[in-house]
Amino acid sequence: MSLWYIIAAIVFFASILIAKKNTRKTKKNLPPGPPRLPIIGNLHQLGSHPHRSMFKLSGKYGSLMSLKFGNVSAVVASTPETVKDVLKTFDLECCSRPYMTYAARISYNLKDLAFCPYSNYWREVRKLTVIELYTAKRVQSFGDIRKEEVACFADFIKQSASLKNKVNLNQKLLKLSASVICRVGFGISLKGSKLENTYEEVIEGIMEVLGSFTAADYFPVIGSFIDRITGLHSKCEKFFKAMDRFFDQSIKHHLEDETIKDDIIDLLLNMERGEVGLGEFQLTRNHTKGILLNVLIAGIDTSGHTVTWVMTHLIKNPRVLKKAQAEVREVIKNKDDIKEEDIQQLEYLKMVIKETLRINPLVPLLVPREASKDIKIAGYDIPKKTWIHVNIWAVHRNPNVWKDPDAFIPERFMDKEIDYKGLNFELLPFGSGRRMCPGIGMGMALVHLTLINLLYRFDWKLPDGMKVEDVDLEESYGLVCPKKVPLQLIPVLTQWT
Ligand code: HEM
Repeated sequence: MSLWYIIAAIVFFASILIAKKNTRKTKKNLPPGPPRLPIIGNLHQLGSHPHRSMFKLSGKYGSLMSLKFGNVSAVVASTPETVKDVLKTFDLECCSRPYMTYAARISYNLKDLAFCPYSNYWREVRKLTVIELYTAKRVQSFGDIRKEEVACFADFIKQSASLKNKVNLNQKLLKLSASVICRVGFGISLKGSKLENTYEEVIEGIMEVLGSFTAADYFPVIGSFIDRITGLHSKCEKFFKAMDRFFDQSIKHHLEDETIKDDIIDLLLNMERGEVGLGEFQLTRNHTKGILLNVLIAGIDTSGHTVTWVMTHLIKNPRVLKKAQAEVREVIKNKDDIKEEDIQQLEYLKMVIKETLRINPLVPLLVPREASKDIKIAGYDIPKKTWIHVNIWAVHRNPNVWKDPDAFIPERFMDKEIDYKGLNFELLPFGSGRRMCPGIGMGMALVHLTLINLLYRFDWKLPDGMKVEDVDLEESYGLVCPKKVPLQLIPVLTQWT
């Protein structure tokens, strides 16, 4: 009997020791973070503009901060140093994407580039689209389309100027981006397409769904029920179906017209037929549509909004507007043919664009990432599967990095080598590393050409009764943050119109 007592005692103490050891093993040194509420964690602290709320919280809890959203553990990087750790030092370990319910639905179950986790498939699609769509040579080859569409847009502005009508720049610039992307990416004209009258609602709607609070991501089982009650689920289905009809239309157009060669859809259809390979993958129609999704939404919802933000800052800062216009008019002189290459000589306009991308980065938290293994950043443990948010908005407003960070001062870039191409961790409107925006060349080509035309050909004034102080800088929030209240300006004819 006494032997049984001894064995029981040994088992008892051994299990205490093992339990202690395991606790030591699992006790992680997580980054500090604000206290959490039961079940929802820190969700109540996100507010309507999560990048701003996270910026405030990081002031208290540090440049690498832990948050909990329902079931999801997240960290937020908010300074150039911690952001560099995530996007450069640990880029490989941090470049996957978490599973996001509605991003998965919209991307035909993650068959796209932007929401697909880091994998062989992602690498193949990135390689393919970079070569076929995003190289400098390709971007240049679309130059005529951009020129035609910008000329058409400038004609509309001219008519409005003759009639002294105000122009809703948010709306018109979005239409310009949509017209260019339809032709460049889909080989069809926006006019007459399935999205002709709905592109604004569909694109903005998809971005809203992607940037919304998604209960399904944070609360397993009950979350999808909550999304059905809030209407998020049906909103997503509605916009997904509209977008899907547009993809069907442009694919049908390609299948019917055999003269269309050498564009991205033609290539993807060849891959579906097995005539060309994509590594080990056999493409299906859903792969084709998933890959096209990013071209549609990332292409349309970015360049136009960037130009709107530039024009907003210019109209609020008459001194800067005057200086930028003087430079553009001096460089272009009386050339009727405005070329994209002219931007090379427009040093001040380049600074104005950088300053706008600093103050209003369109994607303030980038696209969420996920740690693919346990890592240690800045001495803290980041366990596998943690969501990683990169708050570039916080970096761009950091007073230790930028003097007077809330003020619009393009001259701050004078004699500085800082650019937005992913090498300077204090300015990252396109991200950096493996997941950096591949459409930067295509997007900025349109931004430059549009701005040169707007500033060279027209003067701009506010509608009667409106003062410079009345122009607000409020952002709407989704995955991208465009100006919330549309910018309405009156174009004025000039000798250069
Ligand atoms: C001014 C214009 C644009 C801005 C500010 C912008 C910004 C961004 C940002 C911040 C990201 C996320 C990077 C990350 O998660 O680290 C991104 C990703 C992406 N962008 Fe852009 N973008 C612009 C234009 C475009 C255009 C015109 C296209 C295509 C036609 C495009 C296609 C993409 C794609 C496919 C991704 C996902 C890349 C990946 O996850 O591998 N973007 N963009």
